[in-house]
Amino acid sequence: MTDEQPAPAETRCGFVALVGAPNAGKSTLMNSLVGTKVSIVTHKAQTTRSQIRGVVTEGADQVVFIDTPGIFAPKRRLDRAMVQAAWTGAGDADLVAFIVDAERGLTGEVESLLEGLLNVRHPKILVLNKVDLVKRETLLALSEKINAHQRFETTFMISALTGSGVGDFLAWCMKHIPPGPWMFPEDQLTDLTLAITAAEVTREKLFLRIHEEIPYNATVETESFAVQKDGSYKINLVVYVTRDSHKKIVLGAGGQAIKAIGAEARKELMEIFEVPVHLFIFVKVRERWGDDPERYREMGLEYPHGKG
Ligand SMILES: Nc1nc2c(ncn2[C@@H]2O[C@H](COP(=O)(O)OP(=O)(O)OP(=O)(O)O)[C@@H](O)[C@H]2O)c(=O)[nH]1
Repeated sequence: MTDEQPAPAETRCGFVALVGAPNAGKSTLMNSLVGTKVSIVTHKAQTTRSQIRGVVTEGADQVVFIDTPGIFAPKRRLDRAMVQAAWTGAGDADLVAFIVDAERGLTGEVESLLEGLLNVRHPKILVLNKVDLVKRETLLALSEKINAHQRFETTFMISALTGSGVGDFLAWCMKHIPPGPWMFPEDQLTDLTLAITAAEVTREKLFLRIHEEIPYNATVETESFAVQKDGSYKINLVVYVTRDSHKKIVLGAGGQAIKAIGAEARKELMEIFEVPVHLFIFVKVRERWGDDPERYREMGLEYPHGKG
């Protein structure tokens, strides 16, 4: 990620962390900024588990957006690790964009996040999202209330979904990042490795198809990723579930569910990678993976020590 390439003179480069409550729309915003599917989006909360970066390079400026997991009151170990990763993302960034679901407004969750944000020293930007669902007066009142709580450099009212206001937000970020060499080559959109992308896309399909609590307790890992002689990718993935009964549901009768998940994931991965993809998915039972430090490392998360 540090291989610099000749860049225009007087370049700028900076990190902008996108933080907010689960479902605020951070992943949707990231995808809209980068213009492609970097981060997975579902209607269920907490789909972003570790930090995902999206890179936008325009002229001499390069902004690296960090999509952090939604911050919420953590209970399980995994939840604590996700929250930790989110605040770490905010601490590492040059700018912190606080994304608020304007339709939900000032919830208890948002209030406790605002308290946490008080400790963040970097310049902060307030981003009220989902304006397509909210009346202007409601937006203005919400903006006023949040700005009264602490100092934000500026406030944007956007719809990550329709793209309204996203360009202005990007332009502001571009203007306010520090001078410095680029961190990524001009044409690179994300530092997610291909293997992680394969696992993330498959996990999204699992989330969308299995309408039970299982996906929250499941993890997808790429076991091997090989570029074949003909240029196609051969990818072996493992879905880890915590119970045998969950495995049966993920497989479906006669393997129908996992086949459908695999077909959807493969189709999308071929669009992303632009090469033929051979995808093999195995479902394995591993009890209590949420307490296994090794799984955290593979997801790019720190294992939270302390009581589980
Ligand atoms: N109407 C509307 N819906 C939006 C907008 N932005 C996001 N959404 C929807 O809100 C839901 C959550 O969006 P995500 O982008 O996954 O939210 P997130 O903040 O990344 O969520 P976590 O990964 O759980 O932290 C999805 O169903 C999106 O389609 C918006 O501007 N307008």
